[in-house]
Amino acid sequence: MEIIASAPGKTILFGEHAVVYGEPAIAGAVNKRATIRLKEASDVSIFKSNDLGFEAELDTVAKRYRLKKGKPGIIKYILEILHKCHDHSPIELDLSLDIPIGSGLGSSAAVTVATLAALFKYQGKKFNKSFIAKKAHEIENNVQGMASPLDTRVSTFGGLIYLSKDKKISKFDTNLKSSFVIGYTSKRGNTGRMVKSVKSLKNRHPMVVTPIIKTIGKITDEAKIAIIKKQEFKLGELMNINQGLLDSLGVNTNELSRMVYLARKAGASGSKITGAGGGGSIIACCPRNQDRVFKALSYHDNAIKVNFSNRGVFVKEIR
Ligand SMILES: Nc1ncnc2c1ncn2[C@@H]1O[C@H](COP(=O)(O)OP(=O)(O)OP(=O)(O)O)[C@@H](O)[C@H]1O
Ligand SMILES: C[C@@](O)(CCO)CC(=O)[O-]
Ligand SMILES: [Mg+2]
Repeated sequence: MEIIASAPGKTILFGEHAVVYGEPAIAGAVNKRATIRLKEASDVSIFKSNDLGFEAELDTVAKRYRLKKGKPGIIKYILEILHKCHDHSPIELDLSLDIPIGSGLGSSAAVTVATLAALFKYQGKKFNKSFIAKKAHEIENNVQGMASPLDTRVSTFGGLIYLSKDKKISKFDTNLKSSFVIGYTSKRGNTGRMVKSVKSLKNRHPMVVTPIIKTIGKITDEAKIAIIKKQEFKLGELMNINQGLLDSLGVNTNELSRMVYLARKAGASGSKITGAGGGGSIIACCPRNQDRVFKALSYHDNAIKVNFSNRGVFVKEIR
């Protein structure tokens, strides 16, 4: 018996970093996914991924792995899951990933959500999406030190969502007329590290940074209305204001800034960092000229035309 589970990556339109301090956020699942194939193994647990070029044997009791090929990294999320949620009987996990890692597109959340869904199904456990989202958030929190529930919820439930201050999610109509383009360089970000750097900036300058975070929350609430009323120009302007505040939190880089201005020059109505920053990606709102912005961003970097995906995590069994 083999289990296949798949979960989408995400892009954040508004509210990254501020969401860690309880502010609202708007994010959508994208048509890029992590897929886990899971089956019984004969001897030791194995984790491999052709897409990432790695293979490791896992000792889930000692929370250690022996790397046979490739680079570690995302393996921390898998190890934490096996340590917390599995009885240590040997299994083989195979990861396919078409989400670029460390690009702000939620690869860690998608891998975490897909692995949990596959494992629970394998164990014959009764579970629903709320349970997966809750567990996945715990795992990201443990591995990264600090994480909001945003990435893991979007990956679990799919769609374009608003996460409120009291952590409730509501889905927007995904037939948002605006089209978006994501641009990312090969320079990777590390979410855990960026979240910690914002925290230490906030600790050093609480009176300055706290209002910035609250203002990002206000921008998100304005953006919610703009999305519902399909006010694309206003949405773009709000993205630009949000970008200025993300820059002030120290998560911008030369490359991200270059892409942000390139997208605006090519006609985007707004553009900003998406995800944790410090490397990673930007998102541009392009109501009328998606192709032009896509072409401009693809010239030196990588670009994706974003389609929001209504499909969250799903799991199936193959006999
Ligand atoms: N080539 C690689 N192979 C395996 N793991 C990697 C590789 N490169 C980076 N990693 C690890 O993958 C993880 C990526 O998680 P991270 O949360 O930083 O990025 P993300 O989920 O893609 O973006 P975001 O959280 O901003 O949306 C990190 O733990 C990093 O160490
Ligand atoms: C930077 C951050 O807000 C989004 C990362 O995709 C961190 C989090 O929400 O856990
Ligand atoms: Mg992540």
